[in-house]
Amino acid sequence: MCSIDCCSNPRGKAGEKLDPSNASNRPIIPTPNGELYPYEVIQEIADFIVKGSNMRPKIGIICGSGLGSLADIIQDAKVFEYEKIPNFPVSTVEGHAGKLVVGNLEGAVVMAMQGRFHFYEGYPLAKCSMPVRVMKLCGVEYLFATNAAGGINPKYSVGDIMLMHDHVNMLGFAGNSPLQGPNDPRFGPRFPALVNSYNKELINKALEIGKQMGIEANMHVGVYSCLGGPTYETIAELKALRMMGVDAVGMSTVHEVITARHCDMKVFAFSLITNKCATEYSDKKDDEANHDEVMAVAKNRQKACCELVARLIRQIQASS
Ligand SMILES: O=P(O)(O)O[C@H]1O[C@H](CO)[C@@H](O)[C@H]1O
Ligand SMILES: Nc1nc2[nH]cnc2c(=O)[nH]1
Repeated sequence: MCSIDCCSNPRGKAGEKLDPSNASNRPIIPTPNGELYPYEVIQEIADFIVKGSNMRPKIGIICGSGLGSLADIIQDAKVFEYEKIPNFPVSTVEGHAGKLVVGNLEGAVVMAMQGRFHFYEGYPLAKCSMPVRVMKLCGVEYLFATNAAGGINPKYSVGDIMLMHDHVNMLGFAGNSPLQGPNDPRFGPRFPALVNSYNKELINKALEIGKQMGIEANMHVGVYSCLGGPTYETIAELKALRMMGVDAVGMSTVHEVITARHCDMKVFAFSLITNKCATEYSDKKDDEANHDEVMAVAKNRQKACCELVARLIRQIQASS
């Protein structure tokens, strides 16, 4: 906990006067479960990226576990390492490189996070999804969020792609939200609605693209749920999720989507099914999920995921 000294003078040594008009000298506001980044701090990060890249992105991409290659197809890229971006968290998970890549993809300026932040890393949800607000203030209109997930729907196979059309927010059920704490209306309303969060037009375009790519049999539209992790689920939990209508489960994305919808971004999200979740008891070792398998499947399917994203961006560009 901070002392009175530190609160009255958050970044400097005791007694030292800091210029409060400089946003980086302002304190990060502590909330019951997290840290809230003031608008001015987010603006400062966005300015750093826009000025540093000399580009104003329209599409933001969050690369899921092992899906960092989505950012490798970006041309004329300006790469920012997370630790060099002021007030940015750092990635701690394997398969999340910790780089922000800004550049051109299919005629659009995009910014891609090669590495996202998860609740289980110890980051509060507001911090996990803070980069989405940075994207917004950089000028981003569309969020493309991708993830690696376990397939609960028995019809799903490893390597399939599930386009998200809804979610069940388990962390929200437990009283946690990236929007917890004072609301800044410059981002969005106090009580945002979440029906229609996943843009139907983009889902339909992606399904059409899936047909053109010949992968329609491996593409689904379904419901994702985020748990806190880092443990994978028990059989009883997976049974419960299935009863709730969940098709795929992971440890991310939902709080990013909530933050994006709060500030009125259009959202497209998909899960790469990296493992099948067992919903019956057995002694089989292969029923146990593991991160190496998740990464290996993501690596195998990265080409299809990149193509889907690239083609969808091309269509957005063509119709704008
Ligand atoms: O959601 P992404 O970041 O793709 O990663 C998923 O894969 C990891 C577990 O293997 C967890 O971090 C889970 O959330
Ligand atoms: N929670 C969860 N996250 C995952 N990420 C990849 N596979 C899984 C899974 O089975 N469960």
